[in-house]
Amino acid sequence: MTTSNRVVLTDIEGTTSSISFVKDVLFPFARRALPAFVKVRGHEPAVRKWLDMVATELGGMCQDAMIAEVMQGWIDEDRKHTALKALQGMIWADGYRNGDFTAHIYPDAAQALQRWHAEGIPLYVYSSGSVPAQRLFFGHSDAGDLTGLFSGWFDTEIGGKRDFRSYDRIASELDVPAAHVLFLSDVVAELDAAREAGMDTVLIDRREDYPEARDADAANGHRRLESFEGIDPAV
Ligand SMILES: CSCCC(=O)C(=O)COP(=O)(O)O
Ligand SMILES: [Mg+2]
Repeated sequence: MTTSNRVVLTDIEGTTSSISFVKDVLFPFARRALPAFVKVRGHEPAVRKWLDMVATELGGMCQDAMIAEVMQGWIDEDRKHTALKALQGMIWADGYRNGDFTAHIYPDAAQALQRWHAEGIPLYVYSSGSVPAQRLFFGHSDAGDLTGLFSGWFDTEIGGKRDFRSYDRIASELDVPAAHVLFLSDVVAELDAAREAGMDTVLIDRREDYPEARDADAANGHRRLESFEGIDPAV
C-alpha cells in the first residue's frame, strides 16, 4: 500500500488508448447504426431525452431522421457533445456485447493502472465519452475487464475538458485538494485547464497517435512522456 495521498485522473482517447481505435472503429460503428437506433429506440425515455436536447438546439420540431443526420455530421467533426456522446455509448453497448470489437488499451497503460491500483492509488477517468461508454470501454478492453481498477468516472456532464472549472468540480467531488490530483491527457488545452485548477499534469505524447513529437513550446510547460512508463503518481 502507498502512503501517498495522490490520486490519478486519466483521459482515454490518445492517453490510455489509441486515437485510431476511437476514430476508425467506434465512430464509424456509431455513425452506421445511428439512423436505425433512433428509429427503433427513439421512444425510450433514456434515448428521447438526448434526442430532444439536440432538437432544441436545432430550433425545435425536428424529425428524428434529421437529428440522426445532424449527429452523423457531428461524429465526422468529432464534436464532444454530451447528447451525442450519451447516444454513442448506447450504440456501442451492442457492439461490445456482440463481440464486434474490444476496446484498445496500450499495454503500458494497462500495466501501470493495475500497478497503481495494487499500490492503493485511487484511479479516476475523465473523458468526453459518456460514463456508461467509459465503463463499457474498460469493461471490454483488450486487457480484460478493468472497471474494478477505477474509483470513479467523469464525463462532460461535469463540464468541458478545456474549462478549469470542470477540474475544480472534480477535485471537490473527490474531496481532495486539486494539487493531489495527477491528470494525464494527450491534449495540451485540457492539461492547461487542469493546471489552472491547481492539478499536476503529464502530457502523454504517443508516437502511434502523434507521429511528430511535441516540443517544449507545444507541451506548454507540462511534463511530457511517450507512455505511462516513468510516471510515479506517488511523488
Ligand atoms: C470512452 S468512449 C470513446 C471515446 C470518445 O467517445 C471520446 O470522445 C474520447 O474523448 P477523450 O476525452 O477520452 O479524449
Ligand atoms: Mg484524449
